[in-house]
Amino acid sequence: MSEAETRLGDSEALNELKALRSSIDNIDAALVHMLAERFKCTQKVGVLKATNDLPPADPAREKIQIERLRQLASDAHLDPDFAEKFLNFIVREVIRHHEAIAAEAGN
Ligand SMILES: O=C(O)C(=O)C[C@]1(C(=O)O)C=C[C@@H](O)C=C1
Repeated sequence: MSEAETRLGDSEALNELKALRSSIDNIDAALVHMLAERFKCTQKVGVLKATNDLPPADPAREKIQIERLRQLASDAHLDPDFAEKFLNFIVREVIRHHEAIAAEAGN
């Protein structure tokens, strides 16, 4: 048991903390599954790009994605800067995968 849980004892606050953590665990699991599905798609895009001699990165597409995600974040009361950083983090990893696929294909 963590220090916080020990200090909260058998209280209403501890029950609420546990319920919230249970929801957080569900959300984290959903995020992992959604990311796995996204990477399945981008893996196919990587193969498509490599076989058609297309560059791994598409900055014009990224610009559209960032604008869209920033608006969605704003509407959902999520920090748009955070949403942009999160997307960039994922896209950088995707580009790394695309580059590896292209190198494997001898491009
Ligand atoms: O749409 C593409 O062209 C992709 O390769 C996918 C993706 C993405 O992860 O969303 C990744 C790299 C590109 O720079 C833009 C978008």
